[in-house]
Amino acid sequence: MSLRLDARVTERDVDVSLEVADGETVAVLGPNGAGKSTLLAVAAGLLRPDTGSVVLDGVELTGPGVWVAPHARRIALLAQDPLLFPHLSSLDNVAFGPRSRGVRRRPAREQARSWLAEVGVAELADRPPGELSGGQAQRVAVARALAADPRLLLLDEPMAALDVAVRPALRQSLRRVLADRTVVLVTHDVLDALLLADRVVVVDAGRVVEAGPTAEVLTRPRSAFAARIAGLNMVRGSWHDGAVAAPDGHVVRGLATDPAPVEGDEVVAVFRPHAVSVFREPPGGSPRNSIRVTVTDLEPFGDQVRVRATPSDGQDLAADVTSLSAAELDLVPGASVVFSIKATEVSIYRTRTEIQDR
Ligand SMILES: Nc1ncnc2c1ncn2[C@@H]1O[C@H](COP(=O)(O)OP(=O)(O)OP(=O)(O)O)[C@@H](O)[C@H]1O
Repeated sequence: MSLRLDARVTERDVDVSLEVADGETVAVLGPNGAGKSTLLAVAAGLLRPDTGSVVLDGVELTGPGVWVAPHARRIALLAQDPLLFPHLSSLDNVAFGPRSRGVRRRPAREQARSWLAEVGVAELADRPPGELSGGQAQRVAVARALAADPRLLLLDEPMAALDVAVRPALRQSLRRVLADRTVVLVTHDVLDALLLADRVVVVDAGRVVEAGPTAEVLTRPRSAFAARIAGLNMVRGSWHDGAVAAPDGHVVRGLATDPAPVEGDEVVAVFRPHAVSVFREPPGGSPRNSIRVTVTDLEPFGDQVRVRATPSDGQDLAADVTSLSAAELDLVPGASVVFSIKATEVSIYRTRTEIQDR
């Protein structure tokens, strides 16, 4: 189902347009109060814009003289708070959607069981929400949203309330279940955008300030907000001998996330510019990743300098160093230096297509 949304909400100074193609996941990033939740509320039919329209699969749901009630839209909105029915078991929470669509009790429960298994919590079927952890409750909420067979899934920071330790596991589950669905995902975490979204839209002060393919926006951000949170380094390659082998021969080691890659998988190593140290010569005897690069650009910010550089295969990288060390290392465009990154600072993921193909 494709979505076309165009909304002006004067009271909130929000004026945004958004298009999501059939089967596409679009991540919406932006600072607090930017208008991200407002956008979701307009799509879900919880808020009527002053002017604008919401068109799902070619059918107008919101528009001049048109208003389809939220429950009749077949759009699921999943917020930070899972909002499960406290008096129902996990299974019955999930079966609620199919039941209210007229599915009989037994098949509804069977469907619910398979959705719980899909998000990895089959064993929690009989528990009431009061006996679930935050991460478990959020998984049940995802299962409930999917069991309702929504035409469009809206996720509002689904991982914000969770402990950072449980986010990677839920992210992996989402990665599986979001593939091929039409999804709008509001998030503050660039890793969510990178791993879950095909495209990114950046909203600031009620306006769309940047939009494009995820990898492009996160590696070459044009808006101030995207530049602040993104600038992630990505080294693409294939999984070989427990490390990422880049096309030009350098090897990056790091922490591979679940599900672990197998030999020959297309993978990407991700690390923040802050995690990169810069040397003139490779540091001896340390278990770090070392990549020989040529400095292309220096960009001061605060008391730091973002050093942009290219390895021989052209996948641009960035390092954040203090102005003092930039001066000590005599960094200038054209200088040949070594970017060094501890393996513990590197996350390795299979690329999206690889996941979807399985
Ligand atoms: N219920 C409301 N009534 C009036 N104004 C609101 C309401 N909710 C939000 N706003 C205002 O609308 C603007 C956009 O807010 P919105 O909640 O959409 O931003 P957001 O990007 O989701 O922010 P956050 O990341 O903090 O959740 C803000 O100026 C906010 O103060």
